[in-house]
Amino acid sequence: MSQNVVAEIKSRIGLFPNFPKSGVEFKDIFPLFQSPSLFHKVVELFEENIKENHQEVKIDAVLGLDARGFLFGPLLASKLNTSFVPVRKKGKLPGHVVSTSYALEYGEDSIEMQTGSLKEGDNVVIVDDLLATGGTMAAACKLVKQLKLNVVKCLVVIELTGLKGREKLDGTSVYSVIQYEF
Ligand SMILES: O=P(O)(O)OC[C@H]1O[C@H](OP(=O)(O)OP(=O)(O)O)[C@H](O)[C@@H]1O
Ligand SMILES: Nc1ncnc2[nH]cnc12
Repeated sequence: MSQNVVAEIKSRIGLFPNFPKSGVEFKDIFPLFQSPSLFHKVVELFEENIKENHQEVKIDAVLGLDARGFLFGPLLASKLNTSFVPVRKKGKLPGHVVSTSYALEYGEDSIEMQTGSLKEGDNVVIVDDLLATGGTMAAACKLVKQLKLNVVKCLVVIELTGLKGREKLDGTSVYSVIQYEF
């Protein structure tokens, strides 16, 4: 897909200085959903990247991260004809779950995933809207490793390259559609 499409997607991202706190520029993906064709193009770019780089691998599930990863994950799973599994913030999923904690700027949080739908050795991709410090994605990778699953790719719409989130992911392959420094 052309660079023009990527530029068009970028033009739809809202930029809000000093939200939710001073010094942060919030990247708002929701305007993308006002253009159904651009939203579909984002998911098609994810699909294309997987097909081009991991042709030989059967993807057993798309994992989506709470909350904005849920917007892209189910459509990607449908395009790949595979299942969607949510990774949620703690206390939201019933039944047997695995969990892992991760550091926030102040304190820590946990994410959880239901067990049962996936088995050891299954191949998964993890989807979220944005990679910043990489703390959330690294926690998801940790969770996946606890279940002895194989992370084929981390997919995000936006990467804040200056925060070096990739470095937290132990070499796991990352694809981002658009990039900002911060
Ligand atoms: O790379 P990191 O520094 O971990 O930041 C990225 C995470 O932060 C945002 O989620 P947030 O925790 O704000 O939750 P939300 O999607 O529920 O708004 C974003 O959607 C990513 O999941
Ligand atoms: N700058 C940012 N904009 C939107 N979501 C984020 N999550 C972490 N950093 C963010």
